[in-house]
Amino acid sequence: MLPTGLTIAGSDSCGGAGIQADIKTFSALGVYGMSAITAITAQNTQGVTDIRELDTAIIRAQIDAIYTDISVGAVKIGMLSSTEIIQTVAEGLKSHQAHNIVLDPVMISKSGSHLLRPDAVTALKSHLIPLARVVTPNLHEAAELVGFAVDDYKKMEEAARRIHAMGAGHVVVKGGHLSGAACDVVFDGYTFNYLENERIDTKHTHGTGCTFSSAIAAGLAQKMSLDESIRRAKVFITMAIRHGFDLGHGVGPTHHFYDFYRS
Ligand SMILES: Nc1ncnc2c1ncn2[C@@H]1O[C@H](COP(=O)(O)OP(=O)(O)OP(=O)(O)O)[C@@H](O)[C@H]1O
Ligand SMILES: Cc1ncc(CO)c(N)n1
Repeated sequence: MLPTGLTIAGSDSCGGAGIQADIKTFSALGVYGMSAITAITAQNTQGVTDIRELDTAIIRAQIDAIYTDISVGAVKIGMLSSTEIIQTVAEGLKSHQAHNIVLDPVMISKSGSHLLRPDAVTALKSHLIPLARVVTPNLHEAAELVGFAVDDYKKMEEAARRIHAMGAGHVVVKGGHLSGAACDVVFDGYTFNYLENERIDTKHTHGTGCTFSSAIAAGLAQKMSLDESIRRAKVFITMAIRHGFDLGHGVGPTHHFYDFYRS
């Protein structure tokens, strides 16, 4: 039996982020991917042109359809868009006693579109962060969650501490948007670890956060420890960014290797 991963996220029509990036990442790492789609975005490498949130009944039905039939090794949560969708997803996951939840608190696309309504941040904090084994905010998302600017390593540590206090198991504050090395701060509730790799000089970073979080979920589905899953995800995302390419006319995607272990 292949390990199984579920992504609960939005669809990105150009395939570099969202559900599409998650399923490609699962496949590349040897995990069977499944999805519960929360919203559909019309999106390309230049921006998001339209968004439709799906009805909460069909979102819940997708989650129920999977959990009533299939054993899910890990869940990655991405774009949720609204308070109602957050509540639906939280209730669905609780009712099926979902485990190994990786929460990427997606808020704004690289092109600047809101993928989460600003008024839904409170619901994210109260309903979903407490269910997460790990939460992976970027600097902007961390700032929205904690209410102060997060723009250096000291503040990343403080933000990680506060997000952990909201009920998350581990917190990874991603330093992708800082300058210098690509260094993320990992907090397990006791100690801080710095996860550092070279920064790749490229503009093709569409979907880096989605790819990184679904790679962590893939590791958990494969029964790796959380530490090991985070470390492999960092290797995977660095390699995927190194091989990012100029699809379209804007910010191109990272490359989701068909078979990471053979590349
Ligand atoms: N240019 C780069 N070179 C190497 N690693 C990078 C680069 N940019 C981001 N990373 C790494 O990629 C991972 C994702 O971080 P990032 O901050 O880009 O996520 P994000 O902003 O949530 O992405 P998204 O736009 O998909 O929401 C982190 O491990 C980060 O350190
Ligand atoms: C659907 C979707 N989810 C996440 C992201 C990441 O920003 C995106 N661009 N689109």
